[in-house]
Amino acid sequence: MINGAMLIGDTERQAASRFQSHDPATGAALEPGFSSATAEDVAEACALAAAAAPGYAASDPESRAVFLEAIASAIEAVGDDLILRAMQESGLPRARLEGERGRTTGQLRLFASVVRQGDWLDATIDPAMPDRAPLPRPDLRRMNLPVGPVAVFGASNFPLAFSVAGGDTASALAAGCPVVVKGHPAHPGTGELVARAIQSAVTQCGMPAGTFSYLPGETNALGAALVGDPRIKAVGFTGSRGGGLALVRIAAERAEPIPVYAEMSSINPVILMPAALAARGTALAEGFVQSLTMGAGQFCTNPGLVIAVGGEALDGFVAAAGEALARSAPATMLSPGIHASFEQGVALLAQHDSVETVARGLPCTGENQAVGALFQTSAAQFLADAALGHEVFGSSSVIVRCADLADVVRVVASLEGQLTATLQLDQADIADARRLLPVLADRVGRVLANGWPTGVEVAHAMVHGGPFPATSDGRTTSVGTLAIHRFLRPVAFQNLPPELLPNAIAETNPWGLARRIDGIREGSPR
Ligand SMILES: NC(=O)c1ccc[n+]([C@@H]2O[C@H](COP(=O)([O-])OP(=O)(O)OC[C@H]3O[C@@H](n4cnc5c(N)ncnc54)[C@H](O)[C@@H]3O)[C@@H](O)[C@H]2O)c1
Ligand SMILES: O=CCCC(=O)C(=O)O
Repeated sequence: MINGAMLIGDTERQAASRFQSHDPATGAALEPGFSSATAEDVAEACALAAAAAPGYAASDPESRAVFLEAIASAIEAVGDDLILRAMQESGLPRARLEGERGRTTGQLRLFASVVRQGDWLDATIDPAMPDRAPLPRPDLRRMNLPVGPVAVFGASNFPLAFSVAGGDTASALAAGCPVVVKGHPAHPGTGELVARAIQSAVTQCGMPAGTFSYLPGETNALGAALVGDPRIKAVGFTGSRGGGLALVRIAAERAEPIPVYAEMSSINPVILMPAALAARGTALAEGFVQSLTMGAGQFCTNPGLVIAVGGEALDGFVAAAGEALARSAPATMLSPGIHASFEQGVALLAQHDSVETVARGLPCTGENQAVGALFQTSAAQFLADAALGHEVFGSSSVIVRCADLADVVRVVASLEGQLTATLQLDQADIADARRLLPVLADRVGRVLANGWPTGVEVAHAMVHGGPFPATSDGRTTSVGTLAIHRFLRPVAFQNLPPELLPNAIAETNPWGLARRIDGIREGSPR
């Protein structure tokens, strides 16, 4: 059931001020109206989260894992209503949203397995050495503890996997942090259905009521009040560079500054190495256009830049990519605002003196539709104007023609931080790629070979992050199990009586963790 309520702890309430979501394919307003949460609602949700924090942090790994699994099951139990509402509010097709639901519930279950396994606690013990000379060593025991309540901003482009129960929420709850979600105003009905599923899992699993709250709303003031609330201890965000930076500023100016993990903008360079380009330029062009136009290009991993040495092989690639793009159907974008900013970005490139339009997709037939756009320019022109490297969110990409490999290296080195870089390479390209790899690794969070950057695997080794402006903190990731560490902090306990030691570092090791004792991991060969 969707009734437009805010869910604050175990209660639900309607606000006087309302907003509506719209079907981006038709522009029609969707019922019902939604509550616009106020500063008072933020304060109440944060107070409840702070009150819940000690109890939730103390939950044992098994109970917390069962809770994460209960959220996954509750989301599945919403059934097709969730998919239908998400389709209406986002314009995304059924198959994509069904896949995204699987990714969301799979992510929650993966974090449940991580919580049970216990490595995230990083339990480390340096036993006392009372007889050490010249000074004895104290008994030192370290473990990770949750940072406290986390604010999560749902993203517009993944209404399930990066929204109310997305990776930020899953990793914060896994770490033992209560979560207050500021829902994305483009999909409040989808958000409410998922929030209700989480709220029911909180009750079912006997977690403290303030473990989760959901605040719908469309004002920046709401987001600012949430990040500014002194009880919030960290923030997870996926969205625009402007929005992410605004939250970073608010967090830094608090009496107690807090970390903001914002994933913001990336153009995901693809480098076509000479041998690969010569051997399979047409196939590469087909794969590239598929990745570029998938989901109307509304992926932070969208390949918005292609870099290669000019010549016949690149000419062939450009022609084939242009033909494939010209056949691509227009696709509904997530919201009028996102569509308008795509149109603006494409117009800037199309009108740029140093940029040539290679192709546009088939013309649009309805509201808010993106028509794919492919451009080309030279390395010299690209290096002369930083605006050519700005993200155009949607299916728009620029091909940069280089004179030689040194030019390719110069272009790569000039780029802002990126989520990904892709190398299309064959065996004969290995020596050149070896030269390029350190430059790429310095700029990005993930280097891929012979694939496409869209479609991020949720896994232990994944990094979905990167230097600024890909994210506000390039030391971590928002996808994959490493994301849990954003919401943990290490605490050392020195010479504590055994009765006071937390289970993770107690002498008896009641949770059976593989701990590091005197530098050696238990169970590993000495
Ligand atoms: N990097 C990505 O993955 C990604 C994903 C989606 C959108 N985008 C970009 O963001 C643009 C707009 O899309 P969007 O609505 O999803 O993102 P957005 O950044 O405008 O909004 C995301 C969330 O942050 C809040 N917010 C934004 N600015 C704020 C501020 N100054 N103070 C407080 N809260 C604020 C919004 O209310 C919303 O809940 C797109 O055109 C695209 O360029 C990027
Ligand atoms: O839009 C940001 C996330 C992209 C992603 O997760 C994917 O490409 O699968």
